[in-house]
Amino acid sequence: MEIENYDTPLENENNEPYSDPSKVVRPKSLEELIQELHKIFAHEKVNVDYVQRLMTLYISNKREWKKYAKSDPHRYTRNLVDEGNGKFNLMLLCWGEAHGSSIHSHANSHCFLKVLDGKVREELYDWPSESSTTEMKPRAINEYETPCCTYINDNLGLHRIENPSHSDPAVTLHLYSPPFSECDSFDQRTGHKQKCKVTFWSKFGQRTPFGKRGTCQEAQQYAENN
Ligand SMILES: N[C@@H](CS(=O)O)C(=O)O
Ligand SMILES: [Fe+2]
Repeated sequence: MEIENYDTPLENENNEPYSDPSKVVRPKSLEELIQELHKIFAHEKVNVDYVQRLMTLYISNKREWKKYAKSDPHRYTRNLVDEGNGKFNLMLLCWGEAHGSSIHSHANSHCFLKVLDGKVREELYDWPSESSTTEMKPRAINEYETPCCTYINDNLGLHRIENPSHSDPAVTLHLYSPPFSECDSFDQRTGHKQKCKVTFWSKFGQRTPFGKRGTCQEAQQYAENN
């Protein structure tokens, strides 16, 4: 699948139903948003601006997403909402007060982040050189709140996200295409990177099996039953 920016002309612009962001229709519900995303990502070419606009237009409704919003007091959680026919992963991230991610890349995927509740702060970074031993300093800092949807990929740089509030949680909706299970995580003081596996705290509203009892077999059965 090829993903391109809006300023790259599409080969078949006249026949392409998902090419003009000004034509996006507001999805009436999370379910409708997901249906639209399925249609868009079934195409060979996907327009980043179109997806970003569609996600921006969705009006966050807690009643629709609260079953996915499984949080943890100690760190942010990743909760799988939809597997996008293998083309994308859609997930809800719950950020407790002052929770944040480390500086990370996105495994050559496209990453859309929409705020559903609260606010998040994003620090953007350039990739450090392979031999770096110096502290990484953000090149920009942004704050987002609903209905905003932002976008990043590895060509645009690295980022970390945090919930800047010490009193309110935050919830974000992330779409990654293609889906990934591993990314690079960076040590801010040195710029050194290491591979980091990313896992789900819950899938489709059910807490993911983990710990001693979370054997592969159980995980497999869980996947088959859900
Ligand atoms: N990309 C991060 C969340 S964020 O900090 O953008 C993740 O998937 O866990
Ligand atoms: Fe990220």
